[in-house]
Amino acid sequence: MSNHAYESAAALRPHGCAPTELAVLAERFSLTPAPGDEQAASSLSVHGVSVDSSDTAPGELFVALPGFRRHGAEFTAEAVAAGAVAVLTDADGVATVGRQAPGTPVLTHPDPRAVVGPLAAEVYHHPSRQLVTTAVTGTNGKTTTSYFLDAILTAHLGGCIVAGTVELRVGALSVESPRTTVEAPVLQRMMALAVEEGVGAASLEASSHAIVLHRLDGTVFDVVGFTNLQRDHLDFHETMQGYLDAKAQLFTPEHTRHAVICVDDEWGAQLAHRTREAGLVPVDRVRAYPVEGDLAEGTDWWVTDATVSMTDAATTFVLHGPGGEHIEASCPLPGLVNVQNAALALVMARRAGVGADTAVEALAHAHNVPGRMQRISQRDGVRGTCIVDFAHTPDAMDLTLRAVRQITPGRLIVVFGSDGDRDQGKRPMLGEVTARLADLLVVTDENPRSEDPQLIRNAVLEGVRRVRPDLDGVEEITTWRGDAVRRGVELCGPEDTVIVTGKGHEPFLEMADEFIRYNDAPVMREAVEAKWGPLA
Ligand SMILES: CC(=O)N[C@H]1[C@@H](OP(=O)(O)OP(=O)(O)OC[C@H]2O[C@@H](n3ccc(=O)[nH]c3=O)[C@H](O)[C@@H]2O)O[C@H](CO)[C@@H](O)[C@@H]1O[C@H](C)C(=O)N[C@@H](C)C(=O)N[C@H](CCC(=O)O)C(=O)O
Ligand SMILES: Nc1ncnc2c1ncn2[C@@H]1O[C@H](COP(=O)(O)OP(=O)(O)OP(=O)(O)O)[C@@H](O)[C@H]1O
Repeated sequence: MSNHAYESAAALRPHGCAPTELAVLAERFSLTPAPGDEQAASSLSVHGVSVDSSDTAPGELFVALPGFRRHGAEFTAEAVAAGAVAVLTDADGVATVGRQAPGTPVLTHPDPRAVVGPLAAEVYHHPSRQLVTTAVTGTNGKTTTSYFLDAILTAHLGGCIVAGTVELRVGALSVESPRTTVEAPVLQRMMALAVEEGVGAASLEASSHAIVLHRLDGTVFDVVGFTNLQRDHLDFHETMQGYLDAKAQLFTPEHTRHAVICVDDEWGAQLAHRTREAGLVPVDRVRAYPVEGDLAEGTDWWVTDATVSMTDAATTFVLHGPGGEHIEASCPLPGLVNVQNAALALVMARRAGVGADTAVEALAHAHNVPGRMQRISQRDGVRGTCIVDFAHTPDAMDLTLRAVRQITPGRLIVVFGSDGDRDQGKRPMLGEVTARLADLLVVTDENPRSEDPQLIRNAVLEGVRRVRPDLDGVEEITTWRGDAVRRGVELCGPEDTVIVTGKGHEPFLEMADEFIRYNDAPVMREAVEAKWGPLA
């Protein structure tokens, strides 16, 4: 999928990137021409940068990075065939590059990953300096918050690029994203294209991997935001403290001019404290969740009066800020977690220079975060509420179902399954939590991958049985996920809500090592229209 996605991202290049002399790059980033390549290197210019052979265009510098599994140097022949005119690598890569592409000028640096971000920014002429830029990090809520910011910044400046888990989007062009935060050259190119097309802002998701692997180097954001920190990615960061330390690197002057940090959990409070102590980046602390006692203590912004509306599934709240700022806002997604996302987006927008009225109005209409509490149909007396969501861990399922219960006068119907080739322990846990919180369950496949789908469903049902030994109100669909989504809609009455969880925006179903094109939203939409007639 990675190469496929990079192929689609190929279109996200500026049309007229003025050339940069290699000699200038060599001087600025302390790159050393390989012996014999001094002359060639000093006379060449490049029009772009890439770190992946499948993502290289004519006239570009191919940066052959040492990877976790392979050395990028092994792909030099492919990169040169795609048009690379020079290669930057480390000492370990030089010999391989020489063998793969004799005659192609080579430059070296002891740690090419550490320079590729600033180097790409230089080659694409520092596009971030011409945009209003925001980045959101944290374990949960990055995608949702970044889409709220997209809506707000678009209202403020007429356009915004989006780079995150769901898509890479510049203007009308949107492609599937290979990961949460793309490699630095892809990001710099997208921003250069945005500048060319007059799109004035950028809303990004920043993963901790990206921060550690220097994918964001070369960009100083106007505002970065932190949602929360929960247990995740410990295979990469080893400890929660290591995970926070990785995120903390984004809250430094090298990466941002302003920090907005949710202090609802101990990790956010620690990050805010550290950033304030360092005194290098101004910090706004945001508290979205209710606390006992003095609401303003230890924070700069706080939320009161969060109320969920049954009719339009919106959540209203009041955000209080410095100097008596009082913002009455409405977030189009249910649940307190989305109040956190919305409050963070509002404060980030204020610090990015957006007026409160513009921000509030845009946020209220930011409905369609793909696959995140995405409403396909809305309760209207005839139709029930039909939702696509991404919750795929027991904790997320718990939060999601509690939020949806608040907007459901009738029965709550959940269509769900669990992943193959991933954490097996969570399967019965997902079954158990869903059996506890929902009325009707339709158990189906998610991404079975190389596993037998029946065994995965059995594990989910084992958890369901802990709560409902006789499987009362539980159906199992063994044919195809789309059939389960249709069955969920079939069961849904006007007072009910049906939610399909686990795959969100994902455009593929991974089965028996194949990527089969499949997305829950259009299937649910079709089922809704077949049952209740065309949607507007
Ligand atoms: C741990 C990690 O981040 N690994 C990334 C790393 O892979 P790697 O070091 O193993 O690369 P490799 O396969 O050894 O290849 C070495 C070099 O050869 C290049 N190459 C490789 C193959 C080829 O055909 N041509 C080519 O030029 C690669 O671009 C790379 O530069 O460099 C690759 C190239 O950029 C990334 O694709 C790869 O991300 C992998 C796919 C990945 O799964 N990353 C995850 C962990 C990740 O980054 N996740 C975060 C957070 C997700 C979250 O928050 O949930 C994200 O931002 O998505
Ligand atoms: N602020 C939040 N706190 C806790 N959970 C949240 C929050 N926002 C969203 N969630 C839950 O996490 C799921 C993923 O949300 P979202 O995609 O916005 O987060 P993310 O950080 O981008 O995660 P991912 O990288 O997995 O996409 C949602 O379906 C919801 O269940």
